[in-house]
Amino acid sequence: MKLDRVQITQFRNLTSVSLSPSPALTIIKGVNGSGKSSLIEALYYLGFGRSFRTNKHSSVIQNEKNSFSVFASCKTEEGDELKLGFQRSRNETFTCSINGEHSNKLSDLVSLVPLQLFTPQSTDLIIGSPSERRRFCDWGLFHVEHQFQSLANQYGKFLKHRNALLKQQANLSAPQNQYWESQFSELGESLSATRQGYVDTLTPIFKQYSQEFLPNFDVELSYYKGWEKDVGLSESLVKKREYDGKIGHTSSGPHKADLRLKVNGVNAQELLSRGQLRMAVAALQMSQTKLFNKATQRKSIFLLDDVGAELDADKREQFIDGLLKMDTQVFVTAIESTQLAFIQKYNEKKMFHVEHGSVKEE
Ligand SMILES: Nc1ncnc2c1ncn2[C@@H]1O[C@H](COP(=O)(O)OP(=O)(O)OP(=O)(O)O)[C@@H](O)[C@H]1O
Repeated sequence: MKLDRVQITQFRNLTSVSLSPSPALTIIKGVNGSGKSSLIEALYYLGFGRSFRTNKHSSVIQNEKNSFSVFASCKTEEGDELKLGFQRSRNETFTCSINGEHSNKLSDLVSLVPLQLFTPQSTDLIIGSPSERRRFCDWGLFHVEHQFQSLANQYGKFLKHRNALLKQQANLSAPQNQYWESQFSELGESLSATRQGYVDTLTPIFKQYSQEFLPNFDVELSYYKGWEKDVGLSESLVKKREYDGKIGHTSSGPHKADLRLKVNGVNAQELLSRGQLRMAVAALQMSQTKLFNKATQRKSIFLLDDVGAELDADKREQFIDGLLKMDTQVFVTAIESTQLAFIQKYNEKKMFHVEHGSVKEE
């Protein structure tokens, strides 16, 4: 899917902005504080319904205004036109709109907008908590496996119930709790197998990209399912019942899963420099883009914020080259043109200049 036209209203310093991006490469230039990241952040709302910079929706609403909105006219792979929108007001309600129909179900909107982001904070994917890596995996699954979201939601409900029982010091082996235990472990096994399958498919693609981005290292990706290796989830739950009762929550299950990245046999963050960690993240994201394209026959959108600060010139070029080769719609922000000297070679591109929150095509 490609964004054809975008309209942003009352979003941070962007009072009223509209632009028609390139279906291939869109460059957004401007000095510090001009509004480049805000533009990227507004687009991110279409793919996630939230910001990547703050948990407080009210922070992105323009000072002294009551709401913000992002609208986009899009072209699907089938050539259909889609009109999408996201609005949020200070009283915490949001509305999505799809071809004029309003919905309060975020997944209706975000399932239509497969979007990824690379920023100066993207190394958190490797050095941050396991939840970052589960989110990475689940983005792919959400867009590729239609049943995934309902499976993950159901698992979440049973986990909540089990944790509530643990907090009440309930006896989980009592007959009245057997149904909950067996359903929980069945859903957990199923969710885990789905994630494992995804990582197994992603791994060879990632291997190829990591050879490109980190040619001097032997990089291995693996999935940790969230409990002991050689036992089923139900067995692990029984083994840990007493411990779980003491801590008041469930310590085994796919909610504890992780992706592990080893480089030359050790954890990636032990060996790689910051720049190399960024390259590893780029390789992970590229492989996910490739897998998404292959599995769905659709194209995705990629936002690169402040790419100049993140990767050296060669890697920057390699990253953007690779994404454009996959027909991804790429948005890149930069302070100066010198950070993106190589873009001269692309024919299909548009350049925008942001100044005090207004955007002009160059
Ligand atoms: N809620 C808000 N209302 C109005 N302006 C805001 C709001 N939140 C942030 N701003 C301002 O918006 C401006 C744009 O910020 P933004 O982060 O988009 O800049 P940028 O061009 O990405 O800068 P940099 O190159 O330094 O990252 C800043 O001057 C910021 O103070």
